[in-house]
Amino acid sequence: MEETIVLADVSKEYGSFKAVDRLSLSIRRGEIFGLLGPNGAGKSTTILMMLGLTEPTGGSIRVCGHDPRTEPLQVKRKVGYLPDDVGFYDDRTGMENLLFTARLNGLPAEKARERAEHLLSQVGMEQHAHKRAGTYSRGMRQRLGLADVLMKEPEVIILDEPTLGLDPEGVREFLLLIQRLSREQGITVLLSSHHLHQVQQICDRVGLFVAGSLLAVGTMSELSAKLFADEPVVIEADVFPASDQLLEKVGSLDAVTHVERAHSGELVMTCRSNAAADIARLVVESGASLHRLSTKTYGLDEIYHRYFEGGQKHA
Ligand SMILES: Nc1ncnc2c1ncn2[C@@H]1O[C@H](COP(=O)(O)OP(=O)(O)OP(=O)(O)O)[C@@H](O)[C@H]1O
Repeated sequence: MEETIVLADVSKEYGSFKAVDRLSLSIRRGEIFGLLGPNGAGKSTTILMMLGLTEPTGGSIRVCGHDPRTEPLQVKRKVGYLPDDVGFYDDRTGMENLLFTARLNGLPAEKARERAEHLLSQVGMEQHAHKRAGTYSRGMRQRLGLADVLMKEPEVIILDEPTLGLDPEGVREFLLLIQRLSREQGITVLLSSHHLHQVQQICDRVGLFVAGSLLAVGTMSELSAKLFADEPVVIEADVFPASDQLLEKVGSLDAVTHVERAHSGELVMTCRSNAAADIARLVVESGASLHRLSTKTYGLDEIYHRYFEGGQKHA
């Protein structure tokens, strides 16, 4: 598949401090990619380098086939950038702000109005089109910001913390809007966030970015598998009767490192690998009935806790 954004070994040093450390990353055309990391991870610095607004101290970047360092204008033409706080002319209406952007991009007046009207309706702002931007709520500003970056029909949209300051329903609506527009128009989307829970709803892939380095990249299930590959598998079984003899047999399986009875009476087995089939067979062979058997898988909450709430850089 065609790649729209390619970073190879990109670094950004401020004196002896490495804000971005040898970052390599490829984002495919039409993909929605989430750059996730806690505050200070280097997300904004990476975005600014992609836009040609700050220079990397090492490595190379291609955005839509152009090098932002040497061809910033070509990149600017194809990339729409929505910063975390969009600046509008507050004394002008939403429509006037869009028309102003259109003029900057050299769009003929009639075409500009047509497109602005279409986009205002696409982002659900047609009713507020003629109100002053200064009266808009945070969510409305974000919608207008999205319409604004779409005015130049970009191939790529880059959004820095787009959900900052929105309420939960506003976050959901805004992210679904981005997803819809990306799917309908084949736009590549890169969004940075420190909200894993929000972003995973719409991202095809995410990259976990901590202290200037990318820890892992993939779909949520790939990340979960990668990041927890070395974790023990925990299997719970609701068995009757759970005799001592059965416990002993289960404990003697090679893969099982520990067996205990939980307060609820269920058996909880810690295993080196997924021994669910062997455990089920032993239970049935022993003449007991197996009411439930489940394998604990690591998901979003564990990833979130480990990388974003817990000690940031994972050993
Ligand atoms: N101009 C600068 N001079 C020195 N250090 C800088 C400069 N710009 C950024 N940094 C440092 O680089 C690191 C990465 O900053 P960056 O803004 O890219 O992080 P971020 O992941 O976007 O975080 P946030 O979500 O807080 O914006 C931070 O430690 C920051 O203090």
